[in-house]
Amino acid sequence: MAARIEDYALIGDMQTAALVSRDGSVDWLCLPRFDSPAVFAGLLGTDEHGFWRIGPADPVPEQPVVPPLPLPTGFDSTGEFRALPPTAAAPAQPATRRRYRGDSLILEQEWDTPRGTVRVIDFMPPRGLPERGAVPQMIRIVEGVSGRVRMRSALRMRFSYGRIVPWVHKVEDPANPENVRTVAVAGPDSVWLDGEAETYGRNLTTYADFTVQAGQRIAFALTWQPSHLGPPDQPDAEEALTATEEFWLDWASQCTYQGPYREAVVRSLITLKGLTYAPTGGIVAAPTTSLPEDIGGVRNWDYRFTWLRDATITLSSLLRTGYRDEARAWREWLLRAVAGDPENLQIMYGIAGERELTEATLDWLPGYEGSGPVRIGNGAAEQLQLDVYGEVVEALHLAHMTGLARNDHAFLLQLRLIGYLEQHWRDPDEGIWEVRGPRRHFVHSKVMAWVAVDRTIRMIEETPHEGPLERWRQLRDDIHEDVCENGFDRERNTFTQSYGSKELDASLLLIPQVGFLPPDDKRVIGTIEAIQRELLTPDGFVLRYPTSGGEEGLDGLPGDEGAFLACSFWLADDLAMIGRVAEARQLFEKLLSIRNDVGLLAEEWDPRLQRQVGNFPQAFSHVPLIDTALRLNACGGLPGM
Ligand SMILES: OC[C@H]1O[C@H](O[C@H]2O[C@H](CO)[C@@H](O)[C@H](O)[C@H]2O)[C@H](O)[C@@H](O)[C@@H]1O
Repeated sequence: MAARIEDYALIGDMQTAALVSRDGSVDWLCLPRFDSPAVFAGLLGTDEHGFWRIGPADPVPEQPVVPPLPLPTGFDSTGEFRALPPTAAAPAQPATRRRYRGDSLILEQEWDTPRGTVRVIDFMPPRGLPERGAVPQMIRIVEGVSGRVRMRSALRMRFSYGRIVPWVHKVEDPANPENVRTVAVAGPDSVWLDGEAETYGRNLTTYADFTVQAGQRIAFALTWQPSHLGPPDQPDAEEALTATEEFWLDWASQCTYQGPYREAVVRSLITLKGLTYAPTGGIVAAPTTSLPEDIGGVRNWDYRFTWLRDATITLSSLLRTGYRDEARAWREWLLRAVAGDPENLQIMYGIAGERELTEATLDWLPGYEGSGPVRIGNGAAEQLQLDVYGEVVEALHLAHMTGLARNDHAFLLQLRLIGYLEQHWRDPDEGIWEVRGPRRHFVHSKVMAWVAVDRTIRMIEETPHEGPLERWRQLRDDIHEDVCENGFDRERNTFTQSYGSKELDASLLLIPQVGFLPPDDKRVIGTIEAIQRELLTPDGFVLRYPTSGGEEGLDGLPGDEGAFLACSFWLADDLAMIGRVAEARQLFEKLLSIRNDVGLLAEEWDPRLQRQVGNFPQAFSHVPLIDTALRLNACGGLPGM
């Protein structure tokens, strides 16, 4: 069974990413891209669906034991293996401690065992670094910290999301017969294992049993290569580690935020960078598919794509923290992806701008803790979500205002998006939450249509750009009036989820943040208070909207879900904006406290189970974390005040 979601840490090379659990098992890795089929899919099934675990071979007691334990069967008195060990996978034992190595995406996990302490360093060298190859590699260096520790590596590659058992064989290097490589081949893929320990196969699994002593380092590397090509170069693990560390430390040092939450902000930025597909500038919403929003339920989606919404807010956070290259790359990605008629704008694309994201289910995978179906592709790509127009225009406006060089294609795109909105803003849509029920007149969608028009007007007013100002000022007023007339419940003094509905929706918290109404407007305060009354979980986090348990709810799905972390950050923002800064800080710090021990957040938090749920790690959670930290900084005061 896979670990709890918060027991995973992310490593990646900005083209794909892996999840490594606290017990040293890599349970998720898609090769060669984020959206490629997984070679390790144990996360969504069992060990049978692929994993690579490296950890101590002996039981690790919870408390360090001072006298050495008797040697288990199979070892001689020096601690070396004297016979082939049993063919079970390495025992799954949680590391005693783990952390990222400074401001990097290099993971270090340590086990204190009765015979010594061992560290496993996991990372993926960014592709394209000087002298690094262009193919994906995962490197695992086992380092003896003290004593002598027996270790086991158990590697079970299953291509095509756990369905295909590859053909595994050994290849001798003709120039050096001592150098034996293990290769797994199936269809278009080959994965090569290089290691400084001898491997053997049992039960369709590749094992290595070895002992590591203080000061010794034993490296393993997994390299993907198209199967029709010859063997890939063997990586130099130590060189790759140095280059990878330099890359991340240099990148993180460019962050301009210096406030009290710097550790959380930098970790979030590194995570967002890790979710960026470097060759194109596209950003995935998360590197996983089908981690459930409701454990055991059907709310399981594939997030390995670039949503215009998620990516534009990511871009804004990067711009506000000094990362202009990423912002520039993303703007280029956007212009390429949406090229064509705005009538055909999609709300999400593949990481290189692909449009076909057809949804399918993988019947052979039981799903995370039995949460099926496991989906690949995403049907929401076909939806109409009017808010996306506002988010894209807002991001282009911010890019321009923060000094990103003028791009006339970007402004042309903006004009065409407004042209589309002029014709369609009155249409019902699926909204920010991508509901699978009937289309509605979502208040948030109309507000964001207003944002698109407002920012374009401002751009024309403030910079040497041209457009039909008078007509668009009228359009802006019309949308505003329509929302205030049809989307506001006077009796309850709150905006509502959609026109004519009595339901609330946490996306309404964005009304003051986007400037639709000022924070001190009574309707804004009424809405914040109504959301606090009706959408808070017992531990003070925010639900997106009410769900209805077993029944099919307004989103067209049965089941409930956790608190949506982005919405919880938005509440903290609103509280700060209306002057309730101490409450805002308290909520923000509570949100920080539910990050996992290496600073990562999934999409949601289950208040009943007190655990993270949904895809992981999620850009849509880390972006608002950064934004709220910046806002609290702007509000002044010391943390905790
Ligand atoms: O809850 C139903 C929908 O859930 C997913 O969408 C959510 O994630 C998106 C990516 O982060 C985000 O942009 C959106 O606002 C969220 O509601 C899923 O991708 C949809 O297919 C699904 O209908």
